[in-house]
Amino acid sequence: MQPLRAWLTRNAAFCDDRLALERDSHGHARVVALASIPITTTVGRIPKSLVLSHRTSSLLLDDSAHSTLDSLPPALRLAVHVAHELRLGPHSRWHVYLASCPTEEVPVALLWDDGEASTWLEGTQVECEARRLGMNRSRLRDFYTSTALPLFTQLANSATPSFETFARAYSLVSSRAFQVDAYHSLALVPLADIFNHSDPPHVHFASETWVCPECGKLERCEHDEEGDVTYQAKATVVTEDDTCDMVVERAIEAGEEVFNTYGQLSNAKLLASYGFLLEANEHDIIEFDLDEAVNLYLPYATRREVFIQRFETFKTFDHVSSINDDHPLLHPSDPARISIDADGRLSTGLWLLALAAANDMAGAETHQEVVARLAEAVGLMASEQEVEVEDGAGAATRFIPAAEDVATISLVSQMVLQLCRSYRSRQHKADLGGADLLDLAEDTEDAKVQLALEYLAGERLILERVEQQWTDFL
Ligand SMILES: C[S@@+](CC[C@H](N)C(=O)[O-])C[C@H]1O[C@@H](n2cnc3c(N)ncnc32)[C@H](O)[C@@H]1O
Repeated sequence: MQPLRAWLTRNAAFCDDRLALERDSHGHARVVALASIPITTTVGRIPKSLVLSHRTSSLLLDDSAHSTLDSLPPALRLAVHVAHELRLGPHSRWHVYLASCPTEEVPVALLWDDGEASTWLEGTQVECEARRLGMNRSRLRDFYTSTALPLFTQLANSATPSFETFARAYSLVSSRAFQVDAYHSLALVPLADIFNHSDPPHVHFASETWVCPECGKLERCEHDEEGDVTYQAKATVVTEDDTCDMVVERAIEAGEEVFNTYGQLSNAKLLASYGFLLEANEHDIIEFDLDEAVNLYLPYATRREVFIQRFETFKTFDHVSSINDDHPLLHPSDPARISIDADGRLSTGLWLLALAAANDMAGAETHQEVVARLAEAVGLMASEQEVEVEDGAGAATRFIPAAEDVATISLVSQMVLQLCRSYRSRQHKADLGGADLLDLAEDTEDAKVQLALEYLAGERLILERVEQQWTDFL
């Protein structure tokens, strides 16, 4: 990493001497502290003129190419510029920096082809994430052929980047670009992108985003107009060299790896866009499609409209105080979301939907107090918690739910289990448990298949936990 360090210095970037830029045993770059560093220290400062963005790249565009690229999502637009710079090799201004980045395509699951690894991700949250982002390998190839290649051929005065180079460029953008400001938009930021991810992190990325979107100036410029929002925001900013900074937010000990955060991201998001997983990730979530869940429960419901109306009424009970952070089976969340969290707890919305179906089946009236009582009862039953109930002698007695509540909770359990089974049935080898998948992951040599198996094992372990918890109530 010495050439990169020298290149950063030559280009007026600052990197704290207490930081070592190094490679781990797999050759992956990381940052390690050589000495302790207190909070609020700025350990890295990169002039914005050094970032690689659609504004700074050497790809010269005519007006029509400009408008083609400007209408694209920022990641695709930046990938075109990065591919161009990669293709320039030593003639690129960023050659030393790009040479320090991974030389192979980063294994972001978004771009995996239809091989075994993708098969293991069928029906998972990674697939949902890829759909949400609207990208996959065949779309990227189509874009390359129909849009990027004609642009390169027409405009670049060197040979055009291959699809492999373009895919590598996209994987670099996906796994290491930052939202810099209103002018550069998404960009590669040398030095800032060497920090690996953890949550919580030691450092964060800081950049003044309120710059002129036309010329990038931090201070007032000819594009500002009195009264416009940008003008008002910029007027308070002291004029100085505009930089991207890495600022310490948690004290760093000597010898520690120094981490940034890429956000509060689930393993599905990390695998889709960054190509790695965390061993335990509290942000993991299994999200269900509301329509699918409703359709699954409909055979039990009287009429669709009645069932939906019941669910809508339940959703208005938005402050069911017994659903709180300490609840063992339910987690407080937006009632519109039908999901299960990393601890196997149902979202408020899933609980209410399953309860609405159970309620509908039993033809029962339900009020907010009943919903709250049932939520509390299910928590107490799960943790077999002893509650202080005044009996004759004033002693604590075991919680005993009312018989009708036990019957309703049993119906809710059926609904919950059915949703989990239906979700799982759409995945590859639905009969394999989390532990089986982890065994398979250990035995494979293929890095992508291993990642996919480990990811799927995580989802299965969550579902198994739910199944185990709710089977007890049947
Ligand atoms: C912004 S780069 C960080 C620098 C990177 N390690 C490198 O070699 O250039 C993001 C990439 O680093 C890796 N990475 C980041 N955080 C990680 C973590 N906690 N565990 C494993 N890999 C991680 C992933 O490959 C990810 O795509």
